Amino acid sequence: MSAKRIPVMEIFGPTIQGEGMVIGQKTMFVRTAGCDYACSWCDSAFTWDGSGKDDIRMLTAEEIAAELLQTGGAAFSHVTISGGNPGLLPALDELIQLLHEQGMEVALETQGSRWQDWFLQIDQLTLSPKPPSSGMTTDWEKLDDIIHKLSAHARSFSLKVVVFDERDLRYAEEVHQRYPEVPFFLQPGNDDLREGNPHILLGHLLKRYEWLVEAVIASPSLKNVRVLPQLHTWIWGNKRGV
Ligand SMILES: C[S@@+](CC[C@H](N)C(=O)[O-])C[C@H]1O[C@@H](n2cnc3c(N)ncnc32)[C@H](O)[C@@H]1O
Ligand SMILES: Nc1nc2[nH]cc(C(=O)O)c2c(=O)[nH]1
Ligand code: SF4
Ligand SMILES: [Mg+2]
Repeated sequence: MSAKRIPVMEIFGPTIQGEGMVIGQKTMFVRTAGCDYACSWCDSAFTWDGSGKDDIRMLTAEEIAAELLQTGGAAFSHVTISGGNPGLLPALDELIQLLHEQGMEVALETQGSRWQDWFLQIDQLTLSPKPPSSGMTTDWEKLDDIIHKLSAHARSFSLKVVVFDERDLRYAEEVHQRYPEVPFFLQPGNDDLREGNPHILLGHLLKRYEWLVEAVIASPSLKNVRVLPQLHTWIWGNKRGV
């Protein structure tokens, strides 16, 4: 293998995947730096807003795999790549191949703004297009193209839309109606990223989850969908690296 380098923000775990199609799965995380979006409510803004720039390391696939083993020991068989937007990084192909050679499953989180050929190697790919409250605009042609390619190759992937308000809910309906065959997840937005006490945050997040469940129940167009919380925030609150 060559020595392509990947901007890594943090490597942590084992923990559980707290969101989406593999919720509850024991996994390690690799969080890459850099994003082509700047969501108003991003819970990982340190990956792109400059506040975490001193923590960014340019690592090879071999170095990342070694650190995963050093951090997680022999106690895992699943790795989730998130960010930032890991979909910006062509060099991830080597990491995905190496992890597969080591017998790992590899999941990935992206907003679906860019295609990479290595998307076809990911075992569980989550596409999370952004609703109006984020301040971002969806490039529907890009998303169409990504979903078309993944479907044509019969890949295991899903859509996950974060919902903060009624307008976001209408957006989620639009996404689901556009791609009715794609497994669809809704997740309430965490609008209190500064609360340091997990118990206080939990009461608030529970209310946000109840609100979203009621809203989905009432929506005639959201039928074959799943509503999930961010489970890790129920345990660890806004703590980083869990
Ligand atoms: C930090 S992002 C990184 C991956 C990729 N950039 C993306 O947005 O899909 C991982 C997931 O966290 C979600 N997320 C970010 N901030 C959030 C918040 N305040 N509340 C709920 N979910 C949030 C994103 O929508 C995305 O599904
Ligand atoms: N436990 C845990 N689950 C997660 N699911 C998605 C995460 C992310 O930030 O991408 C995340 C995270 O940071 N931690
Ligand atoms: S796309 Fe993801 S990482 Fe980028 S700003 Fe939005 S939530 Fe944060
Ligand atoms: Mg997160």
